[in-house]
Amino acid sequence: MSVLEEILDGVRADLAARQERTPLDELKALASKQPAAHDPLPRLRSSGVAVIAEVKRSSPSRGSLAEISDPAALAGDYESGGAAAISVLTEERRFGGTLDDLRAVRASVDVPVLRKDFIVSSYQLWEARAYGADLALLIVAALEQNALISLIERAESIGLTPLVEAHTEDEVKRAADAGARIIGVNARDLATLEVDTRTFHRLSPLIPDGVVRIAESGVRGPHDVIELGQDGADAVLVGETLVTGRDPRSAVADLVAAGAHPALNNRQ
Ligand SMILES: O=C(O)c1ccccc1NCC(=O)[C@H](O)[C@H](O)COP(=O)(O)O
Repeated sequence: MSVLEEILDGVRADLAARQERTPLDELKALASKQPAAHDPLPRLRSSGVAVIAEVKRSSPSRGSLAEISDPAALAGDYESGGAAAISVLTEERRFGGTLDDLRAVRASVDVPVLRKDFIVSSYQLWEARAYGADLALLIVAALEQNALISLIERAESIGLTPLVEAHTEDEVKRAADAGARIIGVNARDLATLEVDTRTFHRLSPLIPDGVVRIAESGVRGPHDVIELGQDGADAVLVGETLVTGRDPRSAVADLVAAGAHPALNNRQ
């Protein structure tokens, strides 16, 4: 069984338990009490390369990364460093995240918040909105095309902006065909968990004009941000580098400064 299949098995089991505890109508009622979702597109489309900073405790590739006892404080540091959005991993078994992390982060920042999880059901989109997310990740490799299309439509109908994640040429095409307005290229191979830093360079030209391009995984410092910007990235999504460093606020600020580098003025 692949790592993705293993993760999805656990996600489905945990989802079934939550559905047992909280009926969909209850979630919808909670979602209706949330302030309107932030639109992330203006920030992601503004000049330079924006930074999406991730709250990430652990991962299948690296194991435990950071304790993060106060995700709201970490997100606050990211925001004061200039992050354009915060990504919160809510998958519990392999990433150590929770929906409570999402709620705490939402309450502590004003920038858009992404629920980063393995979404296979519209129930999880309602959860995302009920706990305050503005964006939700949809992973092409985890979904049949019809499911991808219907989850994009459902996300948008409840006010969430979908970030559609691709790992291969074929997945970029599927994301674009499904109508994604934001496509993330994840450089981490889901079979080997290795990061190939040239993935964005290879796949970015396949993303249609007008679609926001996000480079995900393996961003280790300012130099990577400049390189990805030259390859057309509108934003980078960064986890490990920020949660394992000593000063998350200044680490984000360094990446944000790189994203505004003059070398990116003539990018594609
Ligand atoms: O991080 C992993 O090991 C991983 C394994 C399998 C599926 C997804 C995984 N990570 C989720 C992410 O996409 C990353 O957390 C995100 O892109 C940030 O990556 P990084 O900056 O390399 O921590």
